[in-house]
Amino acid sequence: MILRRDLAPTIVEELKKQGKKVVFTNGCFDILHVGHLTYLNEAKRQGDILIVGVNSDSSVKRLKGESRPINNEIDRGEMLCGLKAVDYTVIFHEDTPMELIDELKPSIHVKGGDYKKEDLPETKIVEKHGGEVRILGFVEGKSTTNIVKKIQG
Ligand SMILES: Nc1ncnc2c1ncn2[C@@H]1O[C@H](COP(=O)(O)OP(=O)(O)OP(=O)(O)O)[C@@H](O)[C@H]1O
Ligand SMILES: O=P(O)(O)O[C@@H]1O[C@H]([C@H](O)CO)[C@@H](O)[C@H](O)[C@@H]1O
Repeated sequence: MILRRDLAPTIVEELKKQGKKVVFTNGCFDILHVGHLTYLNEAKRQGDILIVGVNSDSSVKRLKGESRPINNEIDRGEMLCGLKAVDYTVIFHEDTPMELIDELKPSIHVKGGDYKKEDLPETKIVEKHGGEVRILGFVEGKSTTNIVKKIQG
């Protein structure tokens, strides 16, 4: 289910009150691939509930260029919700997930092995709320960009 941004903090608070460990991650997830799947499965194993912040179409354009995204924000959010590992998605419009993390206060924030904890601007926000940042594995050679290149020939 794609959560409304304004309702998401209350839902997360309620889950935490129920004793659930809430894991958060974020990204563009434009064309889903096996790297995303492996990563989201590993993310879910870090806790009980997995929430994925999905970059809005305008923020993907700013981050990845005018020709992106291929799939719009609702489609990307819904596709992720169809995965077994994902409990909820939330669309965010900013260039970083810092504000959303400040609102949701997850117990664990994860990114794939293409990131370093010390380079993430959101690390300080996660830790301010007593949360932990974990960098997970990386499936080599798998990316949306590679799929786009292959289709273009
Ligand atoms: N091959 C992979 N293995 C593990 N994790 C991945 C992989 N590719 C992406 N991720 C993770 O998935 C999340 C979303 O990444 P993103 O949608 O930017 O993937 P991408 O395929 O690299 O995209 P693009 O090619 O458009 O830059 C990020 O947190 C990233 O760390
Ligand atoms: O799909 P991507 O490119 O992994 O997602 C981006 O991740 C950035 C990362 O969390 C460092 O801040 C984030 O800032 C950006 O908004 C995309 O979600």
